[in-house]
Amino acid sequence: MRTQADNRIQQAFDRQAHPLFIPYVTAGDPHPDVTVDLLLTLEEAGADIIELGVPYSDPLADGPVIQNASNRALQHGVTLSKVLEMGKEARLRGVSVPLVLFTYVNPVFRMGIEVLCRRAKAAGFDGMIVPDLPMEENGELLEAAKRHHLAFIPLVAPTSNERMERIVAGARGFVYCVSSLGTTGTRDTFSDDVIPFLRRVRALSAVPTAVGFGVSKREHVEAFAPHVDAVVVGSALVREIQAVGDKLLHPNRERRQAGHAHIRGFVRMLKNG
Ligand SMILES: O=P(O)(O)OC[C@@H](O)[C@@H](O)c1c[nH]c2ccccc12
Repeated sequence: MRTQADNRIQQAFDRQAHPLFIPYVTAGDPHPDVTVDLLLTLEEAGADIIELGVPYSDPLADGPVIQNASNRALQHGVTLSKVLEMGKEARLRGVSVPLVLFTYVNPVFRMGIEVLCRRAKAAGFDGMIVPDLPMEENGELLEAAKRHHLAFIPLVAPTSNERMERIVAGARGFVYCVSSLGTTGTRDTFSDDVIPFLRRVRALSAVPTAVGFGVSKREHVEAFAPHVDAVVVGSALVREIQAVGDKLLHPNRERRQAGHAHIRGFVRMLKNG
C-alpha cells in the first residue's frame, strides 16, 4: 500500500520527465534566514525533489565543501529542530516539491526516532536519508518512518554486493545509488563500473533509483540519465551558493535577487543543459 509520502515522491517520479533533478543544500548555509528563500528558488528553477541537510559536527561522509557548509550553519546555531521549522515555513510559503530530510543518525537518536518521524511528517517532509545508519540497525527507524508515512531512502554503494538486495527491498520513495566510494564532492570523471552498478540496482529495485556523489556537470547528468530516474547534486550547488553568499545576504533587494538568479541559472544549466 503506497503511503501519502510515497505518493508525493512517487507522483514526482510519475509526473516529471526522467531523470528528476534533486538538489541537496545544507540548511542554514549561508544563513538560516536564507534557506527557505533558496528552497523557493530551487523549486522555481526546476528542482523536482529537494534534499535538505541537517548540519552536523562530524559529517564523516562529506567532503570539504559540505563540511564547510555544515560548519557555517552550526555557527548560526542550526539544529535538527530548527531544520524541521524551516520545512514548516517552506510549506507555508508555498514550496510544493517533495522535501527529503537528510541527517546523520546522532541528531535522530538525540531527538528520539518516534518524535523525529512525527515532527518531520508534521513539518511537511516526505522522506529521509540517514547515511550512517547501516541496514542491519535501521529497523526501528524504518518502522517509525512507515508509521508516519515518511519514505525511508537507503543508500547503496558499488560495494554493497550481496547486501544490495536487502537494502533495496526496504526502500521507499527511491534508492540512492552512491556513484563512488569516499565522500561527497564534485568529481571530473567516474569509473567505468558506475553504469553497470546503476543498472544492477535498477534491475533489483521496485522503486525509482537516483545517483549522487560527484555529479557536477551537465555531461554527468547526460551520461547517467539513461540508467537512473533521478540525479542528486550537492557539493557543486553548495559551492555556487557559497560563491553568491554575500549577495544572498545583502540588504539591497536587487543584490539578493541577483544571487538567487545565479542559483536558478546554475540549476537550469545542470537540469536542462
Ligand atoms: O555533494 P555531491 O558529491 O554532489 O553528492 C550529493 C550529496 O552532497 C548529498 O546527497 C549528501 C550530502 N551529504 C551526504 C552524505 C552521504 C550521502 C549523501 C550526502
